[in-house]
Amino acid sequence: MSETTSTAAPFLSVKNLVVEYSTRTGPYRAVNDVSFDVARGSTLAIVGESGCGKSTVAKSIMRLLKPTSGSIHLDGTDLLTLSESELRPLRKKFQMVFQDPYGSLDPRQTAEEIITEPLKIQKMASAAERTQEAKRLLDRVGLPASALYRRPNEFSGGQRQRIGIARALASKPELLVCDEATSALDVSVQAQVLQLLAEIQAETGISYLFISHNLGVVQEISEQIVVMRRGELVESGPTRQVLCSPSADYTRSLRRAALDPSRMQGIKPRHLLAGLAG
Ligand SMILES: Nc1ncnc2c1ncn2[C@@H]1O[C@H](COP(=O)(O)OP(=O)(O)OP(=O)(O)O)[C@@H](O)[C@H]1O
Repeated sequence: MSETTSTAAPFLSVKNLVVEYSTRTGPYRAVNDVSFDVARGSTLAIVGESGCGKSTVAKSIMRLLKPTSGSIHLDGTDLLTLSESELRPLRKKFQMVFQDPYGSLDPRQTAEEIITEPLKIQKMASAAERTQEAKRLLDRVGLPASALYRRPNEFSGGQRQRIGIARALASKPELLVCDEATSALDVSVQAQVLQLLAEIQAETGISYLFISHNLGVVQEISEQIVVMRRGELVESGPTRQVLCSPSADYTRSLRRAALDPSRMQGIKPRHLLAGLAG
């Protein structure tokens, strides 16, 4: 933590973010003037229908694309003003877990190579120390040490996602951006991974930006929520408040859709109904 940063200051602060993609028909504004803060050690969720710009916000924070305008402060530093070389030492502070645990892991690498890669890139620790750390991380995400030498195709989807989480945690990040990180998993495996993320947050004080289209998941994991539609922020605030008494029609329609039994994949009805009853 920077000594000048007060604990009350948001760890992540996104202000007036605008992202335009260049397309054959001209610029396409995928994110339009979106602002939100994530407090240190807390979880903010971004929800909204497919194509509303959630992943574009995530990629902007990770600097996987260059926003058109706005600012993204991480622990007081505007990431958008930094050059690649200035950004490199900060990269270990923020990591991402992707939706597809298979596609995001190199099939040729062993779990050990996958997990220790960020440490190698950052030149953190010796080879022996990196192996020790890989074992510790595997244990932390509930996998045996024998998993070190196995490749992604030898694991189940849930196990692969645990490896993705172990890799993301290797550089001891202070922010984890989870883009639909549990969406591809069975309901029970999804619950285990959410539990794991919650435990890690309680232990380390890490902040999460959690992107999901699943209101049940979001309600379980986040304290704050941002609802997006067509690139714009529709509504934001404490998760329970926004989901229990939404002020926007759009949030109400998302909520209705989540309560539609035919669309309740992955949602625990008991939780959702209890939370939305008010
Ligand atoms: N590289 C690109 N070039 C042009 N348009 C893009 C590009 N990437 C995304 N878009 C468009 O920008 C909009 C926002 O996309 P984005 O992937 O951020 O949405 P999303 O909310 O994450 O959707 P999903 O939940 O389906 O992943 C969509 O209309 C999408 O088609």
